[in-house]
Amino acid sequence: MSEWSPQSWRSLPKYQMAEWEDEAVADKVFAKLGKLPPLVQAKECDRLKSLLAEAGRGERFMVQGGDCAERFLDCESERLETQLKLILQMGMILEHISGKPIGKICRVAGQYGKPRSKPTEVVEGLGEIMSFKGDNINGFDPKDRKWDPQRLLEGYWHSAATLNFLRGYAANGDHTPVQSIEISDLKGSEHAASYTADAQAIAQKPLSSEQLEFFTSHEAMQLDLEEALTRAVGSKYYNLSAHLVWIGDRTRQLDCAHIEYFRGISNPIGVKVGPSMKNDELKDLVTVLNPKKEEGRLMLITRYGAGKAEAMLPGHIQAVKESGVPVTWQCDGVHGNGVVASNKLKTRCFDDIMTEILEVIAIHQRCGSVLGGIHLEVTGQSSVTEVVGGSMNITEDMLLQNYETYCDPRLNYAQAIEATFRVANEMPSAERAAKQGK
Ligand SMILES: O=C[C@H](O)[C@H](O)COP(=O)(O)O
Ligand SMILES: C=C(OP(=O)(O)O)C(=O)O
Ligand SMILES: [Mn+2]
Repeated sequence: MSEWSPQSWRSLPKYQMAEWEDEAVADKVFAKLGKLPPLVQAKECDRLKSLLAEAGRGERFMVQGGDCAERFLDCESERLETQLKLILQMGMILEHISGKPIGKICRVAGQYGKPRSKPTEVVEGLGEIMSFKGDNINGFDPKDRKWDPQRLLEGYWHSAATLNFLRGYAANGDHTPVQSIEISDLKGSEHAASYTADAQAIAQKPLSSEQLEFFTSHEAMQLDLEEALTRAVGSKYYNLSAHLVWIGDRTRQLDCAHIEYFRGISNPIGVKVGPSMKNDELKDLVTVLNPKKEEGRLMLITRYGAGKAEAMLPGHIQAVKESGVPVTWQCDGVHGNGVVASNKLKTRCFDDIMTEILEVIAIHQRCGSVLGGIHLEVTGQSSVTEVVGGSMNITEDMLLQNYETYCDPRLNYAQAIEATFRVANEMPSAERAAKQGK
């Protein structure tokens, strides 16, 4: 394999990346980004790697979640606090019920670039326009779809402000709201009584500093940006714009730019694994991305769709076993379950998300491998109506009430809490089995 450098991806075929019309402006932006201070520390990335290693061995469980596309306009204290509160509470529920320590990874402080199925879309009155690619690349307003490199700097400032606020809140904020898990919207659930009892029990336990610990992540899609935020630390290179970065399902082609960039950074990394992944391809991929067979280095995030895991996952587990490469398996229950509602809005059905996660838990158990975490698109906002179903019983005609997302639909607060309770109660756990005398 040829020598790696933070730029070596440049000579390879690349997918999904924006290109900059005005090269002089782009050059200035990258020169500035290259000098700005890192957003995270290498030691923090190493710590996350050690937590992921534990999750890979079944000693810990990871929850990764947040917006599909973070929006610059949501960078305000109430919203950010609410978002972190939800992810921390998901961790607290999983820990309380399963008895396992939980690691939390937020899709936050940089989740501003989106891969799209189609480069353009047709908008009434405007004709064919560029698709929205995330606040880092263009604006959501149809009149603002030109790719603009200046937005990458805006993305850096928003990431820095977000991270500064969230770190301060976790360290020294008022954590009373974190301890109070709100379940009033889940009254319709047959399990409401047990959710109430669990929420009360959680509220009575003091919060530990580990329960308040979180890590950041985003899809590293726009590689010129990621290169500019890559730094040498000792003899290694880290992408210091987030603790974990992942490769999307649309950019994981072997011998292409994204794999080349990712193979050389020392962060823990994720790769989305969708239904088009071939077993042999996966074997090669894990070998290229984790040649030293380091535990916690590589998280495989499967996202097949409800009812599809049975045909795919056992083969993928077998391929990884044959490679001898340690991985941490995570189930993304959302990205294989997108549907278009009759009013043309993108949505997902709560039951499909649950079905996929429960199928995947069962398959890992049967195949003797370990599911190390879940991955969900969620918002801490209670009033959001983007995903149908759940005990709140959001129906298709309610979607327009508060459909905020700029990209994929997210579980709202109550739906996310309910999904977490359901997963927690299905997780294989020696501690829980012992408590229940099983
Ligand atoms: O978040 C994931 C992708 O960017 C998203 O699912 C793509 O959506 P699209 O099919 O509307 O382009
Ligand atoms: C783009 C995403 O997912 P995937 O690559 O799995 O489609 C995402 O996580 O928002
Ligand atoms: Mn998404």
